[in-house]
Amino acid sequence: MSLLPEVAELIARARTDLRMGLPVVLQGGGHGALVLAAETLRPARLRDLMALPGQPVLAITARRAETLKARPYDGDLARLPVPPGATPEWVGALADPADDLRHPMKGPLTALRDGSADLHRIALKLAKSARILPAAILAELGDPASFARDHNLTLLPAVHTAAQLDLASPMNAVVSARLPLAVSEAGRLHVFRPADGGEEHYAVEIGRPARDKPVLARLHSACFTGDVLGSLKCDCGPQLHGALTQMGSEGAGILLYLNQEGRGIGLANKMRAYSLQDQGFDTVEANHRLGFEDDERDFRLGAELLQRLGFSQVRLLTNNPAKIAMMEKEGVAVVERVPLKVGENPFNKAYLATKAKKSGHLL
Ligand SMILES: Nc1nc2c(ncn2[C@@H]2O[C@H](COP(=O)(O)OP(=O)(O)OP(=O)(O)O)[C@@H](O)[C@H]2O)c(=O)[nH]1
Ligand SMILES: [Zn+2]
Repeated sequence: MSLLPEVAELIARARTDLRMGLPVVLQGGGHGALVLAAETLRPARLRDLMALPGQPVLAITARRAETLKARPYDGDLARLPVPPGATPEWVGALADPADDLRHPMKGPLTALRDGSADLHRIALKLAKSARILPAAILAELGDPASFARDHNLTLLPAVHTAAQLDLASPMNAVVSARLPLAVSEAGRLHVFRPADGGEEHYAVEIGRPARDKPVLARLHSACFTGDVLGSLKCDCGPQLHGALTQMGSEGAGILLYLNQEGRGIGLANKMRAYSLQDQGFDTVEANHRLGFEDDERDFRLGAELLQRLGFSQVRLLTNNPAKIAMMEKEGVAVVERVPLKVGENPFNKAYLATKAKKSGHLL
């Protein structure tokens, strides 16, 4: 029946629910769980969740568990029992590292060893894709389908949801129009909308690059602070304008503007990371303390957009070897790496050095 939502559509709904503090229900084989995001937890909802039979569990990523000195027995995550009488502040302090230095002693925290972590893993992936803190409370449900129906909540089939979350979403070309730019009057902007309801991405085409030859290309990840505000904490603004300028002077190029703000963690989380950087942590450590990997971006997206636009060979403007590797893996030949060393200043010197040292960026 085509009028029923598909799994990708249910996930899009669930992202919105979690961002707003509404629970969602996961249905596994013979069991299920009510899921509430830690970041958007409201006192009344925590109280009602605590009144359900069984002890709820706070799921955090292994990265966050490391900071909290909790054992991630499940490998990539840890499940912490929520003690009776736990408050939203208790949950917040475990999910959000903002006050870690002021209140370092949150434990001892004993993680669960027994039982399955499958639903918890899905809950954390959902939270990441909703661009909120990767931490969620789960309460077991005997009959998840009835619970979801009775409470008018989004019901997600666990196995299909897990599989869907790992897929790169198909992209729909929405529109393209002429856009004269300072770097070239022959500019054109293409808008792509992912079928999974995620953020739109853009391609800026300069001139009419031949589709059967290597094109000068840049995969630029959105950086509101650098691109728009001229932040000195990173090199994004100068890289964006440097790439466009080079394309303008060569007369041809393609710049993908990917809405993967903050290396895929979203602007709010990036600002949390900045606040940790002010406490002395570097860009990688800050991501880890928040519970994220160094880089949460999916570069399959860039390859897919290039192919959709008809390109299969690029001269890639980048210093990031991971971008090159992903292009090659996804079938876009990188015939040349074109270095993009611009915009170093006293405020971003340490940031760029950390990327070179810890993330393998080329100097
Ligand atoms: N999480 C996090 N993201 C950051 C930080 N500083 C900048 N970013 C984000 O990092 C991304 C920069 O991406 P790119 O310009 O593609 O840089 P890159 O991966 O270093 O690769 P190249 O520039 O191609 O060498 C943007 O999404 C920024 O918002 C930070 O301290 N923490
Ligand atoms: Zn930036």
